[in-house]
Amino acid sequence: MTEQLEYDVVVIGAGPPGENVAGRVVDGGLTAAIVEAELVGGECSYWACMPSKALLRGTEALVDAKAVSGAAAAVTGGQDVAATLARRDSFTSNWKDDGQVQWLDGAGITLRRGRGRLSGPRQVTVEGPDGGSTTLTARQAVVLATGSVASIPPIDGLTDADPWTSRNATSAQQPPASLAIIGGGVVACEMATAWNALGTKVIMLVRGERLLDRLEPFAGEQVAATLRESGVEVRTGVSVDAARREDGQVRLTAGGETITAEQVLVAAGRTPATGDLGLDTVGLEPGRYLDVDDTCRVTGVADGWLYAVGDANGRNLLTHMGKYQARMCGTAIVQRSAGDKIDDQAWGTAVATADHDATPSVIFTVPQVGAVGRTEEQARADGLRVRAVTYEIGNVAGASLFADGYTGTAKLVVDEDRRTVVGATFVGPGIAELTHSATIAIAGEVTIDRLWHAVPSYPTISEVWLRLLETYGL
Ligand SMILES: Cc1cc2nc3c(=O)[nH]c(=O)nc-3n(C[C@H](O)[C@H](O)[C@H](O)COP(=O)(O)OP(=O)(O)OC[C@H]3O[C@@H](n4cnc5c(N)ncnc54)[C@H](O)[C@@H]3O)c2cc1C
Ligand SMILES: NC(=O)c1ccc[n+]([C@@H]2O[C@H](COP(=O)([O-])OP(=O)(O)OC[C@H]3O[C@@H](n4cnc5c(N)ncnc54)[C@H](O)[C@@H]3O)[C@@H](O)[C@H]2O)c1
Repeated sequence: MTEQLEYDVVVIGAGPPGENVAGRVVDGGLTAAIVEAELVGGECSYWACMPSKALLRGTEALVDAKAVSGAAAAVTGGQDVAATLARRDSFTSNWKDDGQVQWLDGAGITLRRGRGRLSGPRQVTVEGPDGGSTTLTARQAVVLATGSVASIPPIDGLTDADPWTSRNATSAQQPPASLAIIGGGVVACEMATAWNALGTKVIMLVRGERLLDRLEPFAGEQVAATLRESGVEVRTGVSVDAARREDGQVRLTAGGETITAEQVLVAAGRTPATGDLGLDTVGLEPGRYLDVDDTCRVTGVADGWLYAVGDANGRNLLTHMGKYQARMCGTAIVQRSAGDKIDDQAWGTAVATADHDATPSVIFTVPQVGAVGRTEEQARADGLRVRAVTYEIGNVAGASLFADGYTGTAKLVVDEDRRTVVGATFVGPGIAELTHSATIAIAGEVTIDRLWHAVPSYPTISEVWLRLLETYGL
């Protein structure tokens, strides 16, 4: 017999966006249940952001120390690999979710463990771990927050070769002797940096001509240069044709050449986890990113009760943007359920406008890469009349204090008609925290004439703002 329960809001998927939307609607006076098939906290907590950054942090700390004459003398050994992996394990709570379950309890959100699927309008059927099933009815809204999984390209023999995905690359209990990476995006660059520093021989097989090809070209160029200097073989313009696992090794063929490695990591983008969600029961096509409006309401569903946040809607595959969408979506659900008019103008309190114009990301490679808004090429393609300025960050006093021989580049893309910044990219050591200043400038639509009054402290790397504005002509 199927148990029947009713809540105001039912969320499928307890990654950070799912947790946040549930928290938001409960804060707004509604009841909420959240359905999770694996671990509360999602990919980010156990196989993505947290373990990957924990793997990378030691490498970065060592590189920074070695770049300061005097401090460098104290670096007399390499990384303690076992301690680095143990620290990584602690950041995933050893792949246990008790802490996050406690948070749900404290927030008054009901957790239903199991796989959830839509079984009709406003209905979610949960297949529990014990084989029993429960149907949850949502009085106000169902929110899909099921995330994404690694894409495996249709390369002959690849699936049978038991490749690593980002899950293995972030949770491995020892460094492989050698690792071939297919892809040149964010996961590929971060994981090449991490495992190379932990003693693995890494080769990157990149189909395109450069790394990080959605960012300003100098970002991928500077990351590739450091990877090569530190011993990673970076090959571009390479298409892998076939993969075979034999005698504990993977053999990849690419253009007639064979590459052998202990493991192959497939870092070729993501596929939405929407294939087995019962979307067909409400007239939607399974397996695609869910098309949503700026309140994250799924388009084309009668009565507007279905929402999607996070990776599942494909807008920006980033934890912080999924959480942002969750805050906006949660507000929209609360306001709509109260019959209130929602603040749905651009930059209103219930719309995810920053998804289009002000999305930041930080890539924790050596050097770090921080980017927000549009690249110059994207801005021009969007029809904006822009002028771009670049500045070598190493010329700033704060940067030269940060590291001997500091190299790095900053670029601003300025909308000439509105005199506002529409894009910013920083590449260099210690720039991660600088990225948010550009996010504020873009989301706030601050004119460059007013930015001229935003005085950076001396001697910080932020003084690059002053140099960029001077280069622009202020
Ligand atoms: C290696 C790696 C590193 C990354 N690093 C960063 C980073 O540093 N910063 C950053 O911002 N982003 C990073 N990302 C991206 C980030 O991990 C994702 O954007 C984020 O996890 C998306 O959250 P989500 O909740 O939408 O999806 P997920 O985190 O995938 O969560 C979805 C949840 O839904 C559950 N679920 C799915 N289907 C069902 C179902 N039918 N029933 C019940 N439960 C279900 C899953 O088990 C999962 O717990 C990284 C990604 C990768 C792969
Ligand atoms: N620090 C961070 O914020 C962070 C870190 C890791 C991941 N992420 C997020 O996770 C997402 C997924 O990362 P990703 O690196 O998997 O994707 P990506 O889109 O960044 O890169 C995919 C790479 O795979 C290549 N590729 C695609 N199809 C291929 C094929 N058939 N054969 C060979 N190469 C192919 C692409 O050319 C590209 O180089 C990112 O878009 C990012 O939003 C963020």
